[in-house]
Amino acid sequence: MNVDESLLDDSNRLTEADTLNLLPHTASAARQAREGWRLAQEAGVASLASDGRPRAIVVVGVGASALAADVLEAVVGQAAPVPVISHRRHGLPGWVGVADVVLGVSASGTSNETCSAVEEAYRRGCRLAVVCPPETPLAHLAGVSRAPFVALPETRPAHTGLWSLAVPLLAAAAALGLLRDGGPAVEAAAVRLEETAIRCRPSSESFVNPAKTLALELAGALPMWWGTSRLAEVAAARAAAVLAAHAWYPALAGALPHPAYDQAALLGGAFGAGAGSGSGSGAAGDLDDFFRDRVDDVETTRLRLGLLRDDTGEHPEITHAAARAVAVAGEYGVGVTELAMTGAGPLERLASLVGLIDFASVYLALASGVDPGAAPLLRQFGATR
Ligand SMILES: O=P(O)(O)OC[C@H]1O[C@@H](O)[C@@H](O)[C@@H](O)[C@@H]1O
Repeated sequence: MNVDESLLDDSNRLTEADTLNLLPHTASAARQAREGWRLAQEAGVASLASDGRPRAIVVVGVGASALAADVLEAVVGQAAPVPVISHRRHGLPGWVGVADVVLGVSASGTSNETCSAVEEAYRRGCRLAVVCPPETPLAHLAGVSRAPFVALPETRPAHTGLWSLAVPLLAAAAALGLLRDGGPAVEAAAVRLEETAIRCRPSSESFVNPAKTLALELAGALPMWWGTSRLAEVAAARAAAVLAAHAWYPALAGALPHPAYDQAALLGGAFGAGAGSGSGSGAAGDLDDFFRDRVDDVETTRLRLGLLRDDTGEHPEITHAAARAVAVAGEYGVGVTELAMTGAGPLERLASLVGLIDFASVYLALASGVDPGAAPLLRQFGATR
């Protein structure tokens, strides 16, 4: 894999290569979070609570917008008195009805699945709120149903708008009593995102810039992200999504204990211990392999374990499993990148990882010569959108 390391330390070339302005959009995360909270209050999400606590909250959204639903579900946590369910298809499950709150979220306001689900929620008489740009099909549905409507003021490449999508959902959950101290939590996350944007800014050189360092660490490897809590699992899914969307780079996402216990088998396979040996067995003490002429070696791709740690949310068994995973990866010749969440509340802690990973995905794209704006789109294969 060709990586132009020198580009990372040349702000002008970085800006030139960044045709979608992914770096400035990524740096706007803190502003998105603060603005998302304010816009949600102004849109009247508080009115969702007028009929008391709902039976369930169903968040409808697809792709990058579905990750906003995951953020809500993970931040509210499993202690929440009401289930938070993400729905990513046309229509709604049969059980959703008048006792439930449906939150529709879309960066474009045009996704057919989301429009279909919101229309169905209106038809069934669910309490409804919508987050999307104005003057779009989904905004029209919000108007027809008189739902609180958070109008996104800016359009951005889908994955760089996470905080503008997720924070209004958190505001709705706070209004419904599912999130205490929502405002301060969002502000703490915004401060964390701001700090990350400063540390990871394009003019900060690779050796002191954690996002550039991370991009270089991943380059050429096949990342396997494992989270150690539900929050960290969401960060792992985010990592795989932005590496694909921004850098056209494959990665596996998982969590300890599951599906990591299955994915661990990969350490012994062709991209683990077997990488470069041609055997895939990873058997130690193979003399032929030992005396092989390494000049003829072709570049091989090897897994890299990306362990995303959440020390406050980890079950002790998972903490133990994480330590074992590092040791086992080492035994199989697989490198490890360990990133730990920092901060107090869950939202701030999630932001501490996502902010860094988002920047790293853009630096990896630019250093490897990828122009994310030229990505092949599924609609070229006949998808309707
Ligand atoms: O957030 P909306 O606009 O509904 O789109 C949701 C998703 O749609 C998919 O087809 C892709 O384009 C994704 O990049 C996008 O995140």
